[in-house]
Amino acid sequence: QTLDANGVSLDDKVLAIERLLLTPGTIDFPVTPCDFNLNSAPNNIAGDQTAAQWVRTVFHDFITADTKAGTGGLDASIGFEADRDENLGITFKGTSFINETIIGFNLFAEVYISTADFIALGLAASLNACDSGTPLVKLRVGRIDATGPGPTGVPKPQDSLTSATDAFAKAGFNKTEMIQAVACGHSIGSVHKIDFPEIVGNDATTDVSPPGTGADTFDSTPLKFDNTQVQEYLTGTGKRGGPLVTTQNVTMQSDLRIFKSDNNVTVKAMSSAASFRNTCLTTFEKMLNTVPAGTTLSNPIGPRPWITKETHLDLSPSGVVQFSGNISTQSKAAGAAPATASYVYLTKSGSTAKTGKSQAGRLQNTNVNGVVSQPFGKITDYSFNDTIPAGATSIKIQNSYTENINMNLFIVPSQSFINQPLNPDGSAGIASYLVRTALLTSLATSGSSLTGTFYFPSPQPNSAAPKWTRTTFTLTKEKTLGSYTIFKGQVTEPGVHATGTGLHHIDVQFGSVRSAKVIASFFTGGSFFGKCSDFTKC
Ligand code: HEM
Repeated sequence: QTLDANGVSLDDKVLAIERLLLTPGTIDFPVTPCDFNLNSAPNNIAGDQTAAQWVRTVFHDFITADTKAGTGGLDASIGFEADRDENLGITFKGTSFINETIIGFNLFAEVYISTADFIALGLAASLNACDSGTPLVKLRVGRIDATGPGPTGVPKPQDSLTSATDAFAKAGFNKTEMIQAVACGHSIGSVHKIDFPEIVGNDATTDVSPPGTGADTFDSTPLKFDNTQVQEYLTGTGKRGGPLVTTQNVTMQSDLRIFKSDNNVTVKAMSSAASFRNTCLTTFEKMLNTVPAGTTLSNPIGPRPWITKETHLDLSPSGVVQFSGNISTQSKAAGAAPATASYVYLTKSGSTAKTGKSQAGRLQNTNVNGVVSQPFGKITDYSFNDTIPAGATSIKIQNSYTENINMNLFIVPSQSFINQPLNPDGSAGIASYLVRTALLTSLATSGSSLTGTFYFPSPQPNSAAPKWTRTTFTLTKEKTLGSYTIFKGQVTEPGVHATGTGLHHIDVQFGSVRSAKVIASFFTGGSFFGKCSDFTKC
């Protein structure tokens, strides 16, 4: 497969997202339950709902696409556009809902997942949290982040029907699809008085104390992704379609103008629970797939019945190669989990080099923020740890999932170290890494050195999204061990990382041979490598 500038293939990107989806308490955490509020807005701001913000962010990013020109779409350009009037939304702590959204994604940032892919994933996770019966929206990955702002053009509630229709048409959505998109989006969340005082309050459906800070919901079930808004609009019951229908400020009645623009034919066709859900899954999928020309997206993500959650090679002090990690399965796709997972190590020609069995499976705790989050049923993880024979090039798990193994060149975690001094305020300072790598001696030419790359989420001006930067370093020969030559090098993080941190990775290259990437750090503080405060002694 083609690799991007960070040496990452589409398969790697798919796997990274499957790993998050199958690890309860990661990407589902900020949106579970559906009313969860990751950033705890102060009490005087009502209706701050992370799931609704994540869904809305998709609209505000994709809608400025020009599909004929092949520009824009879901490309995280929204990160540079947070302060625009057309992107008005809850703002507190001096930051907009868009920055809050991106900083939430940054908690899980890693070089495999672009911010644009996170925006798409955020919608999938939100729908799952707000309707546990929804199948995963068809989620493809491979979006590429913009490096600056895109054009303006997000429709505002005061814009005319023609202007909104034109914006959607430019982004590839006809009038019917526009109506569907609005009805689907306005199933959860609310309009906030703090942003839209000219809308909320003048039909006085909701207002909280202190006055002027209320949130007026689109329907009676703002915490459920469902057909209630459409039904209440059509029957004139409950919230009657919400504030963008009922506000006495006629200019601001954008949902009303849009819904009735085809005599309600489209919304009527979405009024049953099943037709609403099916229509919305298709509409959201189209939004997510609106990407700049030249972007290659993966096939839709399963997630697959069996994957690995983490794997790594290592070398024992006596030079024996070890391979270990975690296997994961989910009951929705794979059914009942076996007591142990079986696998084979294969050679390049496909013959079996060794068979193996994992440790006993461990049922994962799917309790997230006090509620059970089980979009994929029960998740069982199995750890494994083997010595593996020379010549193994892949592992095949449960006859279903295959992962490549590069025994020619790999980072040796048990002989690599991190030194992370503390800042005067006690927070983690800039980390340095001492990296040892094993290269098969039969491949090492005399005097050869290796190039290491450290992948780092740098802050970038005017966007909360990280810019992945690469710092290279040289590893030189240290010693031989078994059939391997050990190379050693050091790298220091190039500065303070983007807000939210995430995972940092390191890999090494020898000519065209590239090692697997190894996780160098895990959030702030903890580490995959051993700790060592004086590299001259480790
Ligand atoms: C003409 C098109 C649209 C207009 C004029 C519009 C307008 C608005 C306005 C004024 C708000 C209130 C924001 C706030 O007070 O924080 C809002 C909220 C929202 N919109 Fe739209 N919208 C449109 C289309 C869409 C679409 C296509 C989606 C689909 C993703 C969507 C999803 C949402 C969501 C989920 C919220 C709730 C946000 C929250 O509770 O924080 N909107 N919209």
